[in-house]
Amino acid sequence: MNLAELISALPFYETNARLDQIEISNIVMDSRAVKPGNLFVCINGYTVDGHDFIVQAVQNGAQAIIAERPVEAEVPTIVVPDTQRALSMIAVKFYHNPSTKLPLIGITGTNGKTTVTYILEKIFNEFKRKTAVIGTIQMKIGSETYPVTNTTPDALLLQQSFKKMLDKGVNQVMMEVSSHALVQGRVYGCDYDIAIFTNLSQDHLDFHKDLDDYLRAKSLLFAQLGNTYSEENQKYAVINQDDDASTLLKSSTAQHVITYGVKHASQVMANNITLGSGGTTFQLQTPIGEIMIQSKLIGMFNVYNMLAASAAAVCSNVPLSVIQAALAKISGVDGRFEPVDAGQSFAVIVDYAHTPDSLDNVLQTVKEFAENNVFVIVGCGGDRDRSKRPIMAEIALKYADQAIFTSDNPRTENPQAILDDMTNGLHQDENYQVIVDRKEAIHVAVSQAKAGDVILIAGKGHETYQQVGNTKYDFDDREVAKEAIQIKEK
Ligand SMILES: CC(=O)N[C@H]1[C@@H](OP(=O)(O)OP(=O)(O)OC[C@H]2O[C@@H](n3ccc(=O)[nH]c3=O)[C@H](O)[C@@H]2O)O[C@H](CO)[C@@H](O)[C@@H]1O[C@H](C)C(=O)N[C@@H](C)C(=O)N[C@H](CCC(=O)O)C(=O)O
Ligand SMILES: Nc1ncnc2c1ncn2[C@@H]1O[C@H](COP(=O)(O)OP(=O)(O)OP(=O)(O)O)[C@@H](O)[C@H]1O
Ligand SMILES: N[C@H](CCC[C@H](N)C(=O)O)C(=O)O
Ligand SMILES: [Mg+2]
Repeated sequence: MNLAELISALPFYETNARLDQIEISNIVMDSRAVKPGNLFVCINGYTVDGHDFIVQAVQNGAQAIIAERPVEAEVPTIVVPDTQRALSMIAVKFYHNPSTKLPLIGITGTNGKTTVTYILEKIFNEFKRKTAVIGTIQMKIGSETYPVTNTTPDALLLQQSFKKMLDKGVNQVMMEVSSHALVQGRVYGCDYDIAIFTNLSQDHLDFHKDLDDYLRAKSLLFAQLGNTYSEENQKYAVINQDDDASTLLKSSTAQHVITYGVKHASQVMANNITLGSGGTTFQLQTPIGEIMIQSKLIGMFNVYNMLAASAAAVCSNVPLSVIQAALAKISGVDGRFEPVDAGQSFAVIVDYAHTPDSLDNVLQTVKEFAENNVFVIVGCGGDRDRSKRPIMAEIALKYADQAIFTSDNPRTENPQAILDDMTNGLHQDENYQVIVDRKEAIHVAVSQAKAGDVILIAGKGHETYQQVGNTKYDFDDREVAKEAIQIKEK
């Protein structure tokens, strides 16, 4: 694309060159990935400053540079007040504003985002749409999958992915929108048709100043939802009425609000709920009618996830019979309350609970169905919110008969120091052990379990690695648990 045309997306900038003579082959924000003819955008990040890599970008063939301050370079430079914002705007322009041509649902909230995207995928597949999903586990376009670094990609990758989805005939997209992405402007310029809020509880207090600051970040998704009214293209905010944050989020948008809930009167509700160890049933009440739901998804938290997805589906004109058929078919989401069955007489469940609220929810569910003792194996991530560590340990002890505290991606922290943060406030006589090595922790629990017990292995879910320092080692809770069961059963 011609650089002058591309830059017309930005009203005010300073430059030292004529831009209409320059053709840009691609936009890049990483100097190491620059190819001849690219436009390099300098982002001042949390670790390093992209402005320090201009020489490398030019050596690799950068044709022009966008920076936040006057810089020395052998190629034309363009100075803008905020490169992160400019990046989103030019990415939207470069890929021809693809999200305006795609029905797009964004999901934010502390817990349940991944689960809701997968429930929606099932519903829209049942509705014969070609779907794409962007989130924590992977990016999925139809049946093709792509690995991801972040739950919500940066603006460049995101706009490029939307374009690819359009080219592949996708006509429904569901994506997780993390609070980090909202603060960093990764989703600026995304034309969401529906924004869903799942819930708010403590997490990421390493990144956000406090819970109010975290909520303000979440509210940006609703504040950014469609700025004009259009009767052909209505926008909806789908909000959990049972969560205290609902008041602020509802007032953050000028668009239609659809509420869902169980406790407070809402437009989409679950009535006559029965929660079983093999599944869940409830009467789904919506503005377009009622229908009985039967699902293999387990736990009250999954009733909320199903309500969020059903409300969004109703806003997308999906008939209730289609929602019913799809919810009946979902067997579960990778690494979310996933049973490990190697023929043993006790249950092993792998789950991605890594926040106080999710651990509380999942343990409450396990406790309700356990015939015998409950074991929990849990740790807390390194280089992440330290204040959640003692709270998660307390929650583990509140429900479990036997807790084993262990490592979960210690990253650059000392694993023992993370475990000390978890256990320092606990009384000595409580039923817990500290086993730093996660594999050993799983083997110990499996070796001690008796018939009818349940072992919950929390925190890593679908992850297939353990990150120690900056290295990711192969590690899969499900594989390790299977191995331990096989040794025990020999
Ligand atoms: C704290 C944080 O959010 N960091 C994100 C941020 O990285 P950063 O600011 O550290 O980047 P940086 O390394 O300082 O680099 C700054 C700039 O210099 C460039 N650079 C860098 C090196 C070089 O040699 N040349 C060069 O040009 C980089 O490409 C970049 O443009 O921008 C990167 C690109 O968008 C993200 O991948 C990265 O996410 C990291 C990997 C991360 O762990 N983020 C987590 C906290 C996160 O975002 N999590 C949420 C989910 C949370 C949840 O809900 O559970 C998510 O959406 O993933
Ligand atoms: N609606 C919910 N409310 C509370 N806890 C939930 C809910 N849904 C799922 N959980 C719990 O949270 C864990 C993570 O769920 P999920 O991956 O769907 O959330 P997420 O919001 O995508 O998380 P992340 O921010 O890490 O991407 C699950 O394994 C389960 O224990
Ligand atoms: N998106 C979350 C995932 C946490 C998963 C848990 N296993 C951990 O490493 O803390 C994060 O990066 O904070
Ligand atoms: Mg997720």
